[in-house]
Amino acid sequence: MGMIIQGATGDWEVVIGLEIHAQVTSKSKLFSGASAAYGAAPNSQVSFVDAAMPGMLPVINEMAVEQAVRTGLGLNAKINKFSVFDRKNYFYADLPQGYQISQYLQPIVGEGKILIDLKDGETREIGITRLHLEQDAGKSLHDQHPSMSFIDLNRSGVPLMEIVSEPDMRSPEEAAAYVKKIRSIVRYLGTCDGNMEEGSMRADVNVSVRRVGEEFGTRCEMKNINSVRFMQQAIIYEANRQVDILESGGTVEQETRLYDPDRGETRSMRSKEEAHDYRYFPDPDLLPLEFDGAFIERIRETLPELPDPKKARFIKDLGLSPYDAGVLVAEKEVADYFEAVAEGRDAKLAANWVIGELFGHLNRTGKDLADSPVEAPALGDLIDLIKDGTISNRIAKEVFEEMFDTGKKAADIVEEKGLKQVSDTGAIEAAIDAVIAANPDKVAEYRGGKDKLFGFFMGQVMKATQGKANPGVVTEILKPKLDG
Ligand SMILES: Nc1ncnc2c1ncn2[C@@H]1O[C@H](COP(=O)(O)OP(=O)(O)OP(=O)(O)O)[C@@H](O)[C@H]1O
Ligand SMILES: [Mg+2]
Ligand SMILES: [Mg+2]
Repeated sequence: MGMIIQGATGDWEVVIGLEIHAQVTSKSKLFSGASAAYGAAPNSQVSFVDAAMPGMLPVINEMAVEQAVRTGLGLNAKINKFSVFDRKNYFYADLPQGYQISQYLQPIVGEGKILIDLKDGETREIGITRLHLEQDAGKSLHDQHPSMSFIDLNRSGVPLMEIVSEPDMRSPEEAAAYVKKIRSIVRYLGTCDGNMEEGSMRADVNVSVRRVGEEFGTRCEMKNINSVRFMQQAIIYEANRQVDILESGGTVEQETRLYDPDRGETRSMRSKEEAHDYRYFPDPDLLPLEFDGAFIERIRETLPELPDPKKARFIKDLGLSPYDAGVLVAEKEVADYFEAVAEGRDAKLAANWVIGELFGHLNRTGKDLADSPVEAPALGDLIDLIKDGTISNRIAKEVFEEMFDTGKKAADIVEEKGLKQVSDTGAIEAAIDAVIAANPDKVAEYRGGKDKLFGFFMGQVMKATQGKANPGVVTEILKPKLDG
């Protein structure tokens, strides 16, 4: 569903296109051997190339090229067998070369498409315009000293993939679903860690508004947003700002704006008039990239099963609902965990336990799946105990709680606490007789037609047996006794 803003003069539709900068998983930089690791002391990972010393020449990192091709394949995109590195020229203190090496007219990856996951398991296709490789700039630090700015060049030259979408999204939710899907895909591929807090994935968000069905309006771009929540807030603020301008007869100027999460508003950074003329031209220090089909096929063969085909398989082969399947495939680790639990078992039951109990406990304790005290085989064992009638579903929840807190095995907990389900008809019949004898009034009411009281008797029997009676057996014996 698109986001519609109602103005005094009619409805406005929101149009969004995203440029995502994803840091390539790589030990070294795009054109030098310096480390690309996050978090090192300022300027400790800077080669002469990254510092743009005169005469230093860039050498392409082949691994980063392969990662870009791999990502392109994961985005169902066309891989360009011939692509060119260009210089994007601008001046800034954290850009020692005076230009960024990027790709412009001939990027490494062309058009593609991905599916985004919306509410209730619905999906929608979003077009990918291109993916190109480029180097990151350094970082300016303005908050370290009252009158000086510092430069950290550790990021200078770090390999980035810029993934540009078509202006296909129509609401903040769709934009959020798109970012999550891109993150999911690059994580499956292992080409970017998708960590937005550490800045290894950032989004430039382009927003415009239009009358439904009319031409696109003028876009404004908000740069470097590093959280999905902030991005959604920025889109809502910016779309409303544009509607206000248009409703009062003004025109939206194409410009770059900055989103300030503290104030919840966007501010102008530079307008189109002041926009950079980057004077792109092919970098004479670098040869064009040229691949043959075999190179691309070799990479294609190593791709893992990606979230969408996996989701389709979970729905078709395992009988999961689209919603459950979507939740389980979003992270590869979760999908792997679920498959280990479901292997040879009732897949729907396994899905319920992973999504319900396991996720619930992980959320409540702020843990990741990787630190889960209950591993997949242990959860599988618990499910087996339910299936073979050793414990009821209700008792299983108690057992799971204990497994999660102590890391003990399900069978040991059941043994220690004497939680085995009682299916012994003699013991159950004795409990039922006691309950009937203790409640003559209720029995009379039930026999007088108050069917709903059956639940009351069930509850009493379960209580008398500490929840251990097999509910099926209880029903079987209780029913004829009550009916008299
Ligand atoms: N009318 C529009 N409304 C919303 N988004 C739009 C509109 N027109 C284009 N876009 C989006 O704007 C983005 C343009 O990105 P692109 O990288 O092609 O150019 P750029 O922003 O001019 O360049 P730079 O990389 O220097 O920021 C795309 O994601 C595209 O979908
Ligand atoms: Mg761009
Ligand atoms: Mg842009």
